[in-house]
Amino acid sequence: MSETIIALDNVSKCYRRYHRPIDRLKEILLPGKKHSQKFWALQDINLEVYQGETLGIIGQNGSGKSTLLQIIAKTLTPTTGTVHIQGRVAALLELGSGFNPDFTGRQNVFFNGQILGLTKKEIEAKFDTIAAFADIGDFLDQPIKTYSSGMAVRLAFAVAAHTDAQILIVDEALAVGDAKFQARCMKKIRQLQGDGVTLLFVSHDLSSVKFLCESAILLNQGRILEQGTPKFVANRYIALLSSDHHTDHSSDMIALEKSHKVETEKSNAFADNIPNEQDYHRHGNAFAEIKSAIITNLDNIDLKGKVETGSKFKLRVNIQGNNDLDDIVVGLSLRTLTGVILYGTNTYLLKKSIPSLSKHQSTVVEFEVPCFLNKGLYSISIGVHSTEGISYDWIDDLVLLEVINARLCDGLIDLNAEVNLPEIPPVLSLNRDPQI
Ligand SMILES: Nc1ncnc2c1ncn2[C@@H]1O[C@H](COP(=O)(O)OP(=O)(O)OP(=O)(O)O)[C@@H](O)[C@H]1O
Repeated sequence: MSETIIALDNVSKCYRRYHRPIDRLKEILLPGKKHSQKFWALQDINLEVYQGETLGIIGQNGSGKSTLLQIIAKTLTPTTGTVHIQGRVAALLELGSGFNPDFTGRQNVFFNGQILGLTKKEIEAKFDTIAAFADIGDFLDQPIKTYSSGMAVRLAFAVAAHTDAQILIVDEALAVGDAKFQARCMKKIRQLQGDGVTLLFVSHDLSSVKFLCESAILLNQGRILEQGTPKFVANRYIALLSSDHHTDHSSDMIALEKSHKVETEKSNAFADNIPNEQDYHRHGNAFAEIKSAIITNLDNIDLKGKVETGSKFKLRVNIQGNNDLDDIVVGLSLRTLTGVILYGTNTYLLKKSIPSLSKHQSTVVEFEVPCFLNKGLYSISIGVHSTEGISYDWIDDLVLLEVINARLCDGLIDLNAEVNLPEIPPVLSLNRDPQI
């Protein structure tokens, strides 16, 4: 078993709440008389996190998640209890909270990196990687106060993810970034997990928690209500939300809706052709090359990645030969943004052979796909390889698919179930006539 890297022993946090701002002033000017009420944001938290573990933290608005993370990040002291942290913590708490709004992004990378424990030299060595990850172009030399929240979070995540910290805290931040950036963050998080980084991940997106985390806790009114596998804890959270009729969960719902809206608005800008190489994992010997891939309707009209549930779409892939090839197979892998493969196929499996391709010759392969997906964002990776499986070209997450579903249902797919209320035949009186 790995060693404990975070240990909280009976941690509680009490805030003082004032009805009116004047009460705070009165308390300062006239010490002795209290004009506030105590409010326990966290109570009796006992928690151990192991090195390399990814812990999901779930809970309604106001349940104490941020307070807990701030205590672990040591930006807040608990009222009672003890906290032991081994190693350096890089925390991505409130949006760009570590940034100085008057400094440029570039200056803030140094400023923030140093707060997170790196030397100037170390930041210099990592600067290009951080800038490439954030991918905010010329804004890097503009003051942070001119940034959109999405830009600030890109830069903040880029710095936090490249500080070689042993513990990384990510609090809801990814919901603000666009879908392409979220996918890149997910990949980076997976890489950090592979490197043994301990991760605390707060999200309202339960599928991300289930996908990324090995364990989870459910906070409710400042206490740990449940602890266990992400699936178990997520189910408890759903049960809590639906059982707690008297509580107003509108803000939780608004947060979910908002994050979805941000994703979908930004996704329209997603390029339909080959994006920046640095963003995507691409491999192959380049004997053939994927030149473009777009989503169209059956009349070949570009849908800009937007497809409705229940419709059919075409994925049109343009390939160019860089050698003379007579054994080309083109395939696709449709995934959730967290990387779960939902469907994969190729021209070989679909029993369609692609005519030989000579050097500099192009061809188009169309996959016609009925869309059974539920509303959400998905990615399609595309590959070209030989019948023996030698990769000519493969691009991860080349196409972003935004599915719109007018019907409301749960889950990743919409099976379009129907419901019937059959008439129950009247109960027949039992005929006990022995002749029958
Ligand atoms: N400085 C403060 N003074 C008084 N109360 C506070 C303060 N900070 C937080 N609280 C209260 O403590 C409780 C827990 O807040 P916290 O921000 O930790 O919740 P959260 O689970 O992160 O919520 P959200 O999902 O909305 O971010 C809330 O009721 C909040 O109003």
